[in-house]
Amino acid sequence: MIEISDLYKYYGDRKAIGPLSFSIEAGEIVGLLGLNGAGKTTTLRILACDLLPSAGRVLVDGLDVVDHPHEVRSRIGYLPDRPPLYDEMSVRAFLHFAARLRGVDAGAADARVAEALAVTQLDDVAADPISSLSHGFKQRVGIAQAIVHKPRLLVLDEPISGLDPVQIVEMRALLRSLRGKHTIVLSSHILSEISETCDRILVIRDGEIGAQGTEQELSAKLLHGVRVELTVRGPAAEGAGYRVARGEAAKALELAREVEGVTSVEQLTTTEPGSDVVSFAVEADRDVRAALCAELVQAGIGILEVKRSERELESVFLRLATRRAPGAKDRSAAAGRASAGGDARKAPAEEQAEEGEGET
Ligand SMILES: Nc1ncnc2c1ncn2[C@@H]1O[C@H](COP(=O)(O)OP(=O)(O)OP(=O)(O)O)[C@@H](O)[C@H]1O
Repeated sequence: MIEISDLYKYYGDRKAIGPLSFSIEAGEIVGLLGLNGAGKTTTLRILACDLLPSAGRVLVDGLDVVDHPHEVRSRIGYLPDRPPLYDEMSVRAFLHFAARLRGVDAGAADARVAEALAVTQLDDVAADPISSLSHGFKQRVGIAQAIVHKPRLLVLDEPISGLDPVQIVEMRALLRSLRGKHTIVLSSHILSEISETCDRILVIRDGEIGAQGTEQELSAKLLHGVRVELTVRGPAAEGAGYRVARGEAAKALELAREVEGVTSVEQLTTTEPGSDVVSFAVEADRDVRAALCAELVQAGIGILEVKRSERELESVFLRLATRRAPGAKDRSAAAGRASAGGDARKAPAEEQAEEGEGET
C-alpha cells in the first residue's frame, strides 16, 4: 500500500528526514513513534501530498505522490497535527464541505456525512458550531473529515495528543473501529499509547527508522527480556473471610520463580488494602505472562492484575528514540545535501512556497 524509499526532506539547509525507507501493507495499522522533531509530521505530510519531498520516492497504491498528487489525495484521509476546522460552521456543514472538496458527488454527500458522524459518534453535536466543541470532540471531527470520502489510507498526525484520559480511551476505541476499513498510519511520541492501537511500530529518530516491530519485539530486542508486574490474592480459606497468610505470599513468589524463563522475582509494596493482596515484579528472558498466570491459577491464587511494566515501556522508548546506531551516517547538512539531490539546495523562501503548493 505504501512504499517509501530513500526519502529526504530539507527545510532550507536543514535536513528534517532521510534517508527514510519503509513499506506498509494494506490493512495494517502502523505507528510512527519518535521524540519531538524526529520527523514524524514531515513524513506524514509528504505521504498526504501536503509537502513535496526533496529526494526519494513515495508510492501510495503504486502511485507516486509527486507525479500523481490528485489521485493519491483521493485515496487518503489526512488528520494534520492542527486540523483546519472552520469554527463558525456546524459539524455537519463542515463534513459536507469536506466531502464535496474530496470529490464526493452532491447526491452521495449526505449519506457519507451521516456515516462519518455515526462512526465518530458525533450525531449529538452534528448541528453545533465547531467552536463550541471540546478538544476531544474537535479531534473526532478531524477524524470524521478524514474518513468522509472513504479513503483506503488514513494518515493521522498525533490523534491522541492533548486528550484527557477518558477521551484517550474513546479515541483508541474509535481507531480500533476503523481497523479493516482503512490502512492507517498514525504518529505519537508516547510508546504506551501507540502500542495499544498499532500492529507495528516504526521508531523514527533524526529522520531515519531506528527500529521497527511490535512492542514486544522492540522490548525483547532492546531489553533482552521482559518485566511483568503481578498483583494476586491468595486462595480463600474456610470460614468467614480470608487472609493470605505470609506463607501464601511466599508460595506465589516461589511458584513464579519456577516458571521457565523467569530470571528474578521481587516483591513490591502494594497499594491495595488488605494483607491478602501481594504485588511482585517478575523479570524473564521471554514473555512469561501466560505460563505465570496458568501456574498461579492452578494453585488457587487469584490474579487481580498483570501488566508489562511502565518503566520498561519508558526505558524501551528512551533507548529507541535517543540511541544512535553504531556507525550511523553523518547527518550534517553538508553531507545530507550531497546525497539528497537538487531540491535540497533550495532557499528557505522557495521551500515555504513549495509547502504552500501542496496544501489542500
Ligand atoms: N516548516 C519548517 N521549516 C523549517 N524546519 C522545520 C519545518 N517543519 C519542521 N521542521 C524541522 O524538521 C524537523 C522534523 O520536524 P517534524 O515536525 O517533522 O518532527 P515531529 O517528529 O513531527 O515533531 P513533533 O512531534 O514536535 O511535531 C525538526 O527539526 C523541525 O524543527
